[in-house]
Amino acid sequence: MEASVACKLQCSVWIDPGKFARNPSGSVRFNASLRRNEKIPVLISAQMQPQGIPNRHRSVSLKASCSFENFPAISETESFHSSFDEALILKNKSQEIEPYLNGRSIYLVGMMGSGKTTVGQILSEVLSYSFFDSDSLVEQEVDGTSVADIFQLFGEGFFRDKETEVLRMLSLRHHLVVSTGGGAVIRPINWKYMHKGISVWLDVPLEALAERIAAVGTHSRPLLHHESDDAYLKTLKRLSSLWEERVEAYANANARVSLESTYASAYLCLFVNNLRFPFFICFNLLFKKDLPEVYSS
Ligand SMILES: Nc1ncnc2c1ncn2[C@@H]1O[C@H](COP(=O)(O)OP(=O)(O)O)[C@@H](O)[C@H]1O
Ligand SMILES: O=C(O)C1=C[C@@H](OP(=O)(O)O)[C@@H](O)[C@H](O)C1
Repeated sequence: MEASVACKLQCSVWIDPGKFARNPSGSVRFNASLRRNEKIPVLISAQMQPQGIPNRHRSVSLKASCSFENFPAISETESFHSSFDEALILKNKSQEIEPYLNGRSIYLVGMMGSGKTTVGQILSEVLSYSFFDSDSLVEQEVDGTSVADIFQLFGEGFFRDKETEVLRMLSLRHHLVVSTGGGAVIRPINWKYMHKGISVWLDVPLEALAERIAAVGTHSRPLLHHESDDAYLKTLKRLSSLWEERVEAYANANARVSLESTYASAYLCLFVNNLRFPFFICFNLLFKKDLPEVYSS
């Protein structure tokens, strides 16, 4: 099933319509009457459809709009499709933050399926940190018993005690990237351990999570597991109630990263580059939460 979440970002720039008329690679057409004008403000928006599988072609539609003397000034814009290496975006971002870490560990928190393990592995490689998955450590502690079996044989309370113990042990070390279990945030004692490092909340829309989890199956995630059909809707419903219970706890994290917005920003940057806007605009746009009004010189 297609995820119904889309990400939309906007920026505004001043551009010279005359230059675009002469630029064969530009994909924005202006109404002829405008070409004599020096510069006009244009609003560019990027709408990105998320996909279930990382590192595949993502579809982005980009639109430029503006009006001049109450008439639409743009007659045509073009949708833009491109492949984009999501892992590369993440790597670049990791390199940016490295100097500020001073060896402190990173704890990734977020709902099941938010990408803590996937992102954590990439992050640890770039930072040359060791990677640990707290679920795997709990499994090791219980003689290789899977999380699903631990829940079934010993109950959730037992699992949570082991999880807390694992986080305590990890908090004694530095230079780690830790992918925590989605429910680790609910015990205040776990925050005491995670606050020894930097905690980052991977915040992904629930619909995208449900799509990812339904794609791989719910067997390994006991809190979501069900035997019936319609895995997507059942998973979404359960995730929504867990979200209600946990959202405040996730907000204890030092930083919140919305990956969908990050990718959409990167696309916007690509598009703006394609149109040969000055590079600094793209630079300013990337990784800013609230997009500012930016003007080219
Ligand atoms: N950015 C992403 N876009 C799409 N799918 C992703 C992304 N990150 C992870 N996934 C997929 O989602 C599923 C869960 O990812 P995982 O890293 O195990 O999440 P978590 O550790 O938070 O439970 C995996 O199948 C993974 O391939
Ligand atoms: O959200 C939760 O309570 C849980 C998340 C799981 O980890 P992931 O977030 O890695 O799936 C795992 O710890 C256990 O199934 C419970």
